[in-house]
Amino acid sequence: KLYDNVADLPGLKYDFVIVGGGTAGNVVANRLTENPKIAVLVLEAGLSNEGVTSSQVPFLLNQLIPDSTYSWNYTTVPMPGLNGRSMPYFRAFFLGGCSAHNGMVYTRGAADDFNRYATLTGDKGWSWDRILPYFLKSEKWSPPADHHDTRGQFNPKVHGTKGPISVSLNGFPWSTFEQKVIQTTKELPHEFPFNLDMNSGQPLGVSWLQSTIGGGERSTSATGYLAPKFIRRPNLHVLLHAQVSKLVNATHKAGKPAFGGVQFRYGNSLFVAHASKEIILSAGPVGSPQILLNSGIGAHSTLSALGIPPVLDLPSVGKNASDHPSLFIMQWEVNSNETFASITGNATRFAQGLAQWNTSRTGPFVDSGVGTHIGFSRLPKHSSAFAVHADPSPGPGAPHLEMTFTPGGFGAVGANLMTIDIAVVSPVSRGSVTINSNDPFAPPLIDPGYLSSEFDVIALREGVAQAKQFVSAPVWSGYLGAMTTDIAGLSDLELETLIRSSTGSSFHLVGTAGMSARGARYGVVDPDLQVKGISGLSVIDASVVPIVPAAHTAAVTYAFAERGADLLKQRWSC
Ligand SMILES: Cc1cc2nc3c(=O)[nH]c(=O)nc-3n(C[C@H](O)[C@H](O)[C@H](O)COP(=O)(O)OP(=O)(O)OC[C@H]3O[C@@H](n4cnc5c(N)ncnc54)[C@H](O)[C@@H]3O)c2cc1C
Repeated sequence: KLYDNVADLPGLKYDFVIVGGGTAGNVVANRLTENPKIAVLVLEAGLSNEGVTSSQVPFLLNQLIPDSTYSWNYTTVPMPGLNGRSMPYFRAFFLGGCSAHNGMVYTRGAADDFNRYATLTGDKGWSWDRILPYFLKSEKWSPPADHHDTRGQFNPKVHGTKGPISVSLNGFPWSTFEQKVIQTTKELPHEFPFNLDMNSGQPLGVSWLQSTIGGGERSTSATGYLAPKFIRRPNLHVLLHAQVSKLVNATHKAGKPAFGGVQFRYGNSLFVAHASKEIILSAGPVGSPQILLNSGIGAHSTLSALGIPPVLDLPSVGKNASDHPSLFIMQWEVNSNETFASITGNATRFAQGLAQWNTSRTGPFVDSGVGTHIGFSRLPKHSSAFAVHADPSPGPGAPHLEMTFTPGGFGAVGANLMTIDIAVVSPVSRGSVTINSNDPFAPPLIDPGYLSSEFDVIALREGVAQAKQFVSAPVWSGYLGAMTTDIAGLSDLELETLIRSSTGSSFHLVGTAGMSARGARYGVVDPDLQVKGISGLSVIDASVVPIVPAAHTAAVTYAFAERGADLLKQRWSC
């Protein structure tokens, strides 16, 4: 049941308390409550997702993300790698978490990413072959909204059909642009081969975009894992507007520190919820390390300096943050009015598109507007990046770069543009999430650390070269006009300056409560996702992923949460 008011909760004692009703938290809540004997409470700080039109309608993404109502409204610290710039750092503040306000891109990463996690943790359960069933379990492959013939656009063998999260190909055609992207894979097959499905574990090449959309609507952990038939379960309680501050009532269990309760604020009052079996932090890669630190789990020096009584010295908490830097300067005017501007720059067509979505869940509003295809590529073997740092990718089947191809752009409303967004998906830079106050409700310090390694700058420069090469295919001639940022003739140094002044975020933060092998001298959770050295406490969300995969991170978070839920069920025989 969904509760808006703490006074309506029947009690505060449960088997499991889950902190955060986001992407991962709702998966764990759903799976645990399959057993009617298990009582679960989810504490979500944010609002309800019900009736949030800009979350439901995929094409309204650009209105949703900056909407401060549904965001924690964080800002990063100034980052030296970005010439001292800080930037808004979006995290969702409503049920469903970031799955309810992200770009809906559905990518899983490379088999090599997961095989590296298995090696790092000494647990084969995180390897590609063993994690793939969890991707399939969470997924419901769905027809696109326009029911077009999808043969040759994806591989049905690598998709699940019975899970709670709908995934589909775009449901509105941008045919001229789409044909040009596909034609490029024929004209430059060596550099940009066509890949039938980037979600097979072998993502290299150019594939059709897949998104967490079904029947023209965004699919989220709230609409999927908390769908009416699940949220109706009498053993599942979800409380909104409940911001957790810290874990309290420190005790000892089985020779280890443990916590008797979870403190949260509802309105102006503090409450404590109790878990007889386990507390699970699913507050995301910003929220989970913050709660650990507030609770006295982290580097002793940080905690002591703030006057927080240390419970366990675990220096890796909040460290090792990795995220994909993203560059949007590769944008051209185009000789076509078949672009997103035909809708976003025309109030009548915009209103018509929205009306069409409302009446039939068809038309241009059924897609996210992120793009039509995604390409993954490697740096050339002799790239100067490898002189700066050894190859950070997990293996030869994993990319260094991602390009997203979009028949639209940013900037002048109404201008017909195309964009190739470039992201480094094997970044070397690392950042952190920490606190500088003993007020548990004070915002944390977020430092994604973008471009702190020269490797990532060189990789972006290489990405610019690859994007130029992509549009050098004959099919683009006569279509492309001037670039909106003139990069012709820039020296490497000038391009580096431009990159540092214009790189943005992909919001794919992971690693801030990273898993490592049992007994390792670093890391925050063991391979079974229990916090090292603490009894009765797990973290299950994007923060446990130890190194950012070559993927937008929602699908990976779902798969990790599915396995995390199985690990809990095994541990508690429930
Ligand atoms: C703007 C943006 C665009 C993105 N685009 C994509 C994309 O296109 N494709 C993709 O795959 N990935 C994308 N991502 C990344 C992806 O969505 C996230 O990696 C993933 O959803 C993280 O899941 P999570 O469960 O770790 O955290 P979240 O989904 O953020 O869940 C955490 C939940 O905990 C709650 N919470 C936090 N602190 C507390 C507290 N103290 N007390 C109570 N509740 C708390 C939050 O409100 C939230 O609901 C994007 C992310 C963002 C922000």
